Amino acid sequence: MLATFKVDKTRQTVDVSKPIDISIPLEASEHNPLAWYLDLPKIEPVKMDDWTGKVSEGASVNFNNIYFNPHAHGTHTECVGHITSKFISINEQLKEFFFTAELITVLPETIGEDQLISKLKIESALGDNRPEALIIRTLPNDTTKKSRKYSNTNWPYLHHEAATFIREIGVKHLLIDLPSVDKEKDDGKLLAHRAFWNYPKAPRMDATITEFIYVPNSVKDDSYMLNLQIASFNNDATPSKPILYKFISSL
Ligand SMILES: N[C@@H](CC(=O)c1ccccc1NC=O)C(=O)O
Repeated sequence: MLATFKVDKTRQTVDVSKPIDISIPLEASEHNPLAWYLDLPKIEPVKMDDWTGKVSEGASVNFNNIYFNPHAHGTHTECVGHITSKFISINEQLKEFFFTAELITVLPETIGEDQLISKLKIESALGDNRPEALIIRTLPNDTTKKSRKYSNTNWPYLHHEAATFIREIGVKHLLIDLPSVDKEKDDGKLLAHRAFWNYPKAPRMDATITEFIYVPNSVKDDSYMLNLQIASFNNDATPSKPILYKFISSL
């Protein structure tokens, strides 16, 4: 099935039967990625008296409890509520789900012990493109990212001037293949989060950050239609499933 989006004055067609899933599936195994010093997520059958919610153990259905943390265990989307004392729910802020998107690939620069993504890198990778959503793939990029144990690794991060630039050019939704856009240990500064959301000056309530994505190397840097699917959690963050669709240039 094809769908045509009217984007400003142009029309862009996508094939909805060819989704490109850039989420990392969550599973209760050693394969799951981890950050923020937590252990693996748990998916376990409910146990009541001598009943176990598992068909292979005699129940009529599989009936699992899931214990996980959206920030630590995989692809998630968060709103400014991640850094506010007031409760703000991603489910109440994100009300549209299709966005023009640009996928860029950047090699972080090594500065001392840190690896950072500069404004210049973002500016040159984006060129004249001004998408609603920006997807940042960092190099090196290989499938081990999908099960990496990130705690205490000082992963690469986005310089706050880069985050300010991304905000200033009108990007509403920022996606990255790291556990956070910020440095792992930053004494709670969260400079890139604050710059992107313009917090506390004029918080962008409907802007989102999606972390822990994985973009396979087979997906080329280009413009895409993004379907940013979230689970309806009333929380600062929720597990999410960003899907890209290629634009079909000619029909
Ligand atoms: N870098 C912060 C901690 C932090 O950012 C954080 C901690 C736990 C769960 C999520 C976090 N940030 C996610 O974007 C700090 O060092 O205090």
